[in-house]
Amino acid sequence: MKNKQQKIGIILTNLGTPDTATASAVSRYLWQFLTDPRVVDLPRWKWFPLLKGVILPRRSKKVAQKYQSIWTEQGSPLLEISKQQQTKLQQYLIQQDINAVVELAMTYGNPSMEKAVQNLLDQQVDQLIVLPLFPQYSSSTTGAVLDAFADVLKHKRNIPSFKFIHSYHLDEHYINALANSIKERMKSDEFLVFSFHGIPLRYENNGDYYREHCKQTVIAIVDKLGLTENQWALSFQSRFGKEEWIQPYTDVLIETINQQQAVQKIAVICPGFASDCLETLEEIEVENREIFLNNGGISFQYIPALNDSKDHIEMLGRLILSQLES
Ligand SMILES: C=CC1=C(C)c2cc3[nH]c(cc4nc(cc5[nH]c(cc1n2)c(C)c5CCC(=O)O)C(CCC(=O)O)=C4C)c(C)c3C=C
Ligand SMILES: [Fe+2]
Ligand SMILES: [Fe+2]
Repeated sequence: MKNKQQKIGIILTNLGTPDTATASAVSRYLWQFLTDPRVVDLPRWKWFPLLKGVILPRRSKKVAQKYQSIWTEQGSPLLEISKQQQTKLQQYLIQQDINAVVELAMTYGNPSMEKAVQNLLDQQVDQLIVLPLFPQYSSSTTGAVLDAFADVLKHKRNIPSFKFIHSYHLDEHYINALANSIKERMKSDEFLVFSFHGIPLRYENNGDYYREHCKQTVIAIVDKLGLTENQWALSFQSRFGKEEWIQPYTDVLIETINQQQAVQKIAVICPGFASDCLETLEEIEVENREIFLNNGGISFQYIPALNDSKDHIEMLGRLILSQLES
């Protein structure tokens, strides 16, 4: 391996999560998250007072209750799973004889990007590789990771050489890992829903090609599994605010699919989430399950995120190795 002697610093980056499942911690987290113009691009003078005065006081309490329902002894599932991914990716790279240190960073909240970069610079790495755990590019996620990384480097005299992994929506090992997970779990009489986090339609109209990446991921999986058109659907979840988001909406699809297509058994997978989190464990597994069962559905299965599975860690490891070869 060409870079074997070099010391590589890897920044595994996820979105972020509150420190505790309380209204005040959720409010702190949402403030940082929702004041990022990559996430909400409304004029600051209009958005900030609305967010602070109206949205956060109401939403933080409601969302804290949702977090409480998924919280574990170790804390937020997203953080706990991300830490396991970090540890296992580190072990994988050691096994491959790569001199690498893996740090975990969140775009919002803790552990911070600043700390991750500083830890790696303190260890005198020769090169940084930033790996956002967002397979499909979106300006609201991947773009925000690049901003957070650049914000830290802005204050450094010595900027190391770095690589930024833009997306991996068609990576063959990613597609295989998802296809294998579906094959293991999906029953022959189930209809498969691929649900991705949504974005405002306006962002797509302004050039965010996220939906295209989601479609390409789904087509690659469906081809691999040999599913026919009437066996699956693609939809978008987690709307926020009043404006239109990209459609079809997952909750609407799940509410009407039995009536429209006589589908009574579904499996739902969320390929855009590298780790299970509030959006999968609560919104899909609890809320959407209830919607389906209240609308004539008979059975509902959620297929978990790839999380810290062997397939996923190997896939992430190979993605890093491919960066070292190029
Ligand atoms: C305008 C608001 C939002 C955009 C755009 C958005 C895009 C987006 N988000 C994810 C991944 C995750 N989002 C999560 C939670 C979450 N997302 C929003 C808003 C937007 N997301 C909010 C307000 C929240 C917090 C919960 C709530 O208040 O409803 C999470 C889960 C975090 C956790 O702690 O578990 C993830 C992951 C993607 C992939 C994406 C665009 C492609
Ligand atoms: Fe989100
Ligand atoms: Fe949600």
